[in-house]
Parts: sequence; C-alpha cells; structure tokens
Amino acid sequence: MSGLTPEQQDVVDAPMVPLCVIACAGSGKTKTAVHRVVRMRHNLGEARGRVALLSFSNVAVDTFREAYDDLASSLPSGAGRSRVDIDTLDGFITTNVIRPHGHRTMKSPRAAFLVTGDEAFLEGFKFPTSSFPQSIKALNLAFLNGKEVFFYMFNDQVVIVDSSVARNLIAKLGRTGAYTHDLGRYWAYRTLKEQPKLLAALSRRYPHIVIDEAQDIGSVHQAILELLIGAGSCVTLIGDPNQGIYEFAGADGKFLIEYHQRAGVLQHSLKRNFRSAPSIVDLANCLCGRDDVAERSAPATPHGAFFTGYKGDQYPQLISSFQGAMSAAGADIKRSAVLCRAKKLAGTLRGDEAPAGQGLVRLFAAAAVLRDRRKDFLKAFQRVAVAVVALLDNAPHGLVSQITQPSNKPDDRELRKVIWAFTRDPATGLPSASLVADAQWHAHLLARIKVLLVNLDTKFGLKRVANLGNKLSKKALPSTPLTSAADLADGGATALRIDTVHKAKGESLDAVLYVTTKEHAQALLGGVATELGRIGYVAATRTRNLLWVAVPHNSLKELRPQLLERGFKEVGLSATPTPAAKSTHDVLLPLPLKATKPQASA
Ligand SMILES: Nc1ncnc2c1ncn2[C@@H]1O[C@H](COP(=O)(O)OP(=O)(O)OP(=O)(O)O)[C@@H](O)[C@H]1O
Repeated sequence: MSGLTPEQQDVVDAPMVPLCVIACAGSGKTKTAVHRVVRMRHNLGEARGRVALLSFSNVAVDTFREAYDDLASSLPSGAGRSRVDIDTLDGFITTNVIRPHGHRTMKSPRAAFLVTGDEAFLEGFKFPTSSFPQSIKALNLAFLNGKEVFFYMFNDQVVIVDSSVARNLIAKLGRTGAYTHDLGRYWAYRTLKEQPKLLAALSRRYPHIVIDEAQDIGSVHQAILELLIGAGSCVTLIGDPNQGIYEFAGADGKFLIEYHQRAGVLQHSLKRNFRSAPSIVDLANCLCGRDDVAERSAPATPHGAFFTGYKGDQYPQLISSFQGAMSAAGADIKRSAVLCRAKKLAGTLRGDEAPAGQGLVRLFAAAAVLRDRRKDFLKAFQRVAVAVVALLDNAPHGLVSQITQPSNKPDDRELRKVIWAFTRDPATGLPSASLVADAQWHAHLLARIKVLLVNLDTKFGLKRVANLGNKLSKKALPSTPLTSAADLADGGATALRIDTVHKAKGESLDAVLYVTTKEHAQALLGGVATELGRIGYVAATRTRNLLWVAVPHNSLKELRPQLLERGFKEVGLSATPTPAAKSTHDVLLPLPLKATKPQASA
C-alpha cells in the first residue's frame, strides 16, 4: 500500500495476532489503524467474523469511518467489506451488550436506557455522604487490583463510597432500566461475566478488535476487554502513553504500556511525527524523553515555541498579541486555538456568562445561549428535551433517552423531530437569546411551550403538568438579552476558539496558545510523569507550527530559566491589540520582546 512509512507499513503487514503499537504524537495512528483494518479484513477473506475499530470520541470515529470508506473500495468485492464496525468503545458496548442484553442482568422489565443525568426521577436515587446526599450521576466505579471500588469526586478529590450502599443504589436504578455513562460500563461488564454464552458469541462475532487512543482505556473498559481476550478475541492496542489524560476516569495507560509483555503480543512503534515543525518535535522530545523524528522540514514562516507572562487583567491583550503572532505565522484562525487545563478558565476567557433564570427556565435559557452563541445545537437539544419532559405529567422514566438517543421506533423518531424543530427555530420555537430575557424572551417561551405541549398531547398523548406557570417563572432572568448582539452577530466565524485541552485531543492545529497557572506550567516543564504534565504535553503537541505558553506574570521570574532551558523563546505582550505582525522568513519573534533578561539556569 502506498503512502505509508516503513514503520507504519510494518504494523499493517503484521501477522493476524494481537499488537501493541506505541506511537508518538502526530505519527499517523489514524492512517495506520485504518490501513491495518483494511488489511485484516482482506486477510479474513470470506470468513464471517467482524473487525471492530474502536476509539474514544465521536470525532475520531467520524474520521475513521471516512478514511475506511475511502480505502475499503480497494478490497475485492465480496471480501466482507461491510463486516467492519467503527465506533467508540462505549458505543460498541452499548450496541452489542447493554441495549440488547443488559436488562436481564439489571433485572429490568424493559430495555436498558441511558440517562443524561438531569431527569427529574433521578432525584430519588441519591447516596449519603458526610455532607449532603449526592445524586447517582456522581457515582463512579473503578477496578483496583481486580476489586470493584465505588467513588465520587469532591473538590477534585476521590471520595470512596461504601460498596454495599453503592451496589444497592445501582441495582435499584438498574431495575428501572436506567444507567448513567459510568454505570453502563459496569452493567456491560456484569452482563458479560454473568452470561457466558453471550460473551462467547460476542467474541466469535468479533475475532479482531483494534483500539486507538488505547492510553485512555479505563479500568472498567479493561475488565470488559480482558473478558473478550479470555474468550478468544484478538485485541490490538494503538496509543501514546504520554497522552494519557483521563487518569481521573481510571485510565492510567498501564494496560497499553504493559500489553506487549503478554504472550503472543507483538510490539511495534511509530516514531515519525508528521504534524509538527522540527522545533516543536524537539520540544516534545525534551518534555517526554523520547527521540521521535520530525517528518516535516522547518516552514518558511515564523514558527516555534514561545512563552510570555500575563496578569489577571490582561487576557484580551494576551489573546490579541497571540493573534498578531498567528498572522505573522500564516496560521488559519479556524485551525488554531487557545487551550486551557480547566473548563472554568476556558469559560472565563470566552466570556461565558453564568446561566440565567431558575429551574426549568434556566435549562431553556442555557439551551438558547448554547444554540445562538456557541452554535452547539446538540447540547441545546438535550437541555430542551430534559426541560420539556419535566413539564409532562407522569412522563415515563426513559422518555428523555427515547428523545435524545437514536431509535428505530417511528413514534420516538417523530417525537425527536418535534423537539428538534422546537430547539432549532428561534422564530416559532425556543426564542432567540438576543431578546430581552425577563420581558420578551420569557413571554415568547411561555406562549410557544404551551403550543408545543398541546401538540405533544394531540400527537403522542403526552399530558402536561397543571402548574405550568410555577414551573416556568421568570425569577432570576435579567432585563437584558441572554447574550449580547455582538456575540451573536459574530457567530463564532472570526473568533479564535477557546477550549480545554481535553476537547482538542487528537487534533492538528496551526497555532496553539496554552494559558497556564503556575502549577500547570511547572507540570508541563516537569514532563509526562504526572497527568497535569501530560495535559501540557497534549496541548504542546497539537500545534503544527506555533506554540505560545502563557504563564502568570508573578511566576515568570521563577519559571523563565526552565522555559529557556527547554528551548522556549520569550515574547512580550503588545500594549494594544496588534495588527498582523510583519511576516519575514528569518524572524522568529513575532512581537517586540519586553523584560527579557534571561536568568541563569537554576
Ligand atoms: N504516511 C504518511 N504520509 C503523509 N502524512 C501522513 C502519513 N501518516 C500520517 N500522516 C499525517 O500526519 C498527521 C497526523 O496524523 P494523526 O492525526 O493520525 O496523528 P496521531 O498519531 O493520531 O496524533 P496524536 O496522537 O498526536 O493525535 C495527519 O495530518 C496525517 O494525514
């Protein structure tokens, strides 16, 4: 197959046995995995077994599907081209285990359904803690040395929950057929463990499973995979342990790192980085102690790794200075981003307001802002679904899930369509976030909800609650629009994306500004031994050409020597928003340098 490097080709051509592929950032894991799957399907010929290619995000799955559709046309017709399933690991478990078989283990009279966490009936499913009862949606599970451990997170700390309390609560929810994301994995594990015939059948159906981003496999996922491996499935893991950033969810990368030690598993590595300029690859090597090789040569435009200090009130200056540097580097605004460790900081930088209103009105208001400001129609739809169901009298427990999850039932699909139409249309459905909230927006909302509820009654026999006015009070709505007209007019087209590092995982970006606290910057410089360090590593390795790391001004003196030692160059902030800096081939510093007396290394 053409276009692959020898190390990628070796993975593709490897015998049909389990592989452990440790790959660096930007090494073309996607391309390699898709070519490998096509080759596997080719080798399987007319055999009936399916190949599963699994990853962790819907974006990754879409990319894989597109690439597979392109490549699979090279398979001879009839060679089982369609017997490849590409999905997220959770999607795979849901389709093959939880939905069709989970209810038997859950002791539910109906098929299992996923809850969003906001459903009113979950109020009755709480567990006690030393302070106040917590909702079951906060309950997580991990396997530690083969034992189930139940916990929840409080102020970034893990708090253990008594196992029998947790099991009873999970069983009680299970009997309704409901499960949260985390508990879905638990039920899938238990279903496979308790129904050995099902496990054997699933393993026969999927004799080969390839998992990308395998550093993100958590302990419950691992337990499920171990069952499949034990039943005969041949599992290949591809990933980069230095990008393991889901430790809080029980993924510590150990499964991937140690997988090659198992009998029969062949080890491979991918060490050529196609994404980043050589100076960025050098920095990445310095951070993680690898010796990966840049496949690209240095671009003719300004590029490399820079740092700058910022004060708490200088975010606008910081971002406009970075945009000046981006212009000089020829970075595309749509393929560049400001990244932060924490959601809260990303929200502050984006200028996200606290959601307005109370109760269900708050949900509708948040949905309007998500749709109109963030253009996030899906999240808006999910909030509208939860709020509308809460306005129904005696709504069946799984109704939110019936609306929000894809379904083959015509009634569910019709209902989904009605809620989508309401969410999407500011003229007849959820009013525009640009209307004055307490006066216009709320009045429109009330009138249109009434029409919607009549419609739901007529078409689907769903009755509304009696006290609509109480449930939709205008308390805590401001006498201003929910979001400013300027934000809406921009529509995000010219705005630089501001996001968390977790959201940018797997992406290639032209330019990245990583905004850090002192702790985040220290962790980045400290390397990949800690999760915070790996988060910094993921941020740094997203960029193709330009990386800026912004550190708090008051830690600059302390951090400067280490930043310089790692190869970062210092830049200052421009006093006012900058016009695009001049692009010259040999200028690496896109902005005038201020206060840059390098200190001797500590
Ligand atoms: N053999 C190849 N020839 C040319 N380009 C390649 C080759 N393999 C991969 N690439 C390119 O390398 C870039 C990075 O690939 P990809 O996004 O799959 O990296 P990755 O290994 O998933 O990285 P990360 O783990 O950092 O997200 C993509 O633009 C891809 O098209």
